[in-house]
Amino acid sequence: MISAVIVAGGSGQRMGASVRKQYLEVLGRPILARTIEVFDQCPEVDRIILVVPQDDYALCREQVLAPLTLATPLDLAPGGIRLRQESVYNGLRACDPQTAIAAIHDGVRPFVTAEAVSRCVQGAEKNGACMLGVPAFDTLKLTDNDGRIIKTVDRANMWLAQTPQAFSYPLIMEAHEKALADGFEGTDDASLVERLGMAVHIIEGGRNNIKITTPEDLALAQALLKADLDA
Ligand SMILES: Nc1ccn([C@@H]2O[C@H](COP(=O)(O)OP(=O)(O)OP(=O)(O)O)[C@@H](O)[C@H]2O)c(=O)n1
Ligand SMILES: C[C@](O)(CO)[C@H](O)COP(=O)(O)O
Repeated sequence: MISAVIVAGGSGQRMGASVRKQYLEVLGRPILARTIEVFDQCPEVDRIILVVPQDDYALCREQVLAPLTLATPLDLAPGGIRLRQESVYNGLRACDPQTAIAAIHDGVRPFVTAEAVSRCVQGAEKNGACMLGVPAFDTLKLTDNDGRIIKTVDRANMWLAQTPQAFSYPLIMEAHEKALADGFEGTDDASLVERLGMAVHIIEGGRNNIKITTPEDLALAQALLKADLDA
């Protein structure tokens, strides 16, 4: 069984909107609905676990899920109070124990393609851990806390991490449980698996697989979708 854990339990502070950014519309449809549809179209995905703040369950059912006709069973799980990591762990614990692979994805990355999700899941089936990303395409600078450049980082083999990040289910459960026990807070799930000494493979997710974080990203998202519709 392959489960997709779509995390949408955040507060969207950097977006600064009156509603949580995952519910904001891009060309008339909620960002989160667009993301869910991609995973629903992915033949490898058997079940979707959608992680949202528990207070949002009714809103999510009404505004996001009701207009969708999904072929994939979907369950809700409660979002983390503070950390994305907590939301992911809640989503993982809601997965069927028979889950073989868990693909963890940001609910605010609606432009991932079903094809890229499939490649990521197949990578995890082959290697135990696989994620999407894009090779660094600008020069990278390491600075001190005052913004003074310490050095230019060789960008060969440097990637910008994206999602989904897909893992053997027992492996990602072990990684989250160890991180919780150690008090380790990672900004993505692969970092929790890396600290177990496990190799994680990263493959091309495409530059359009953006995380909608700030108002600028919302404008970019509308332009990307319009360009796609006009193509
Ligand atoms: N406690 C949290 C924090 C984040 N997320 C989810 O993780 C994804 C990536 O997080 P981010 O873009 O940082 O979203 P927010 O935390 O909502 O944004 P901000 O940091 O600006 O508040 C988003 O789909 C977000 O909803 C989550 O499920 N639970
Ligand atoms: C998981 C992630 O999207 C990979 O780039 C990123 O780390 C999420 O960071 P955020 O600060 O929670 O948006």
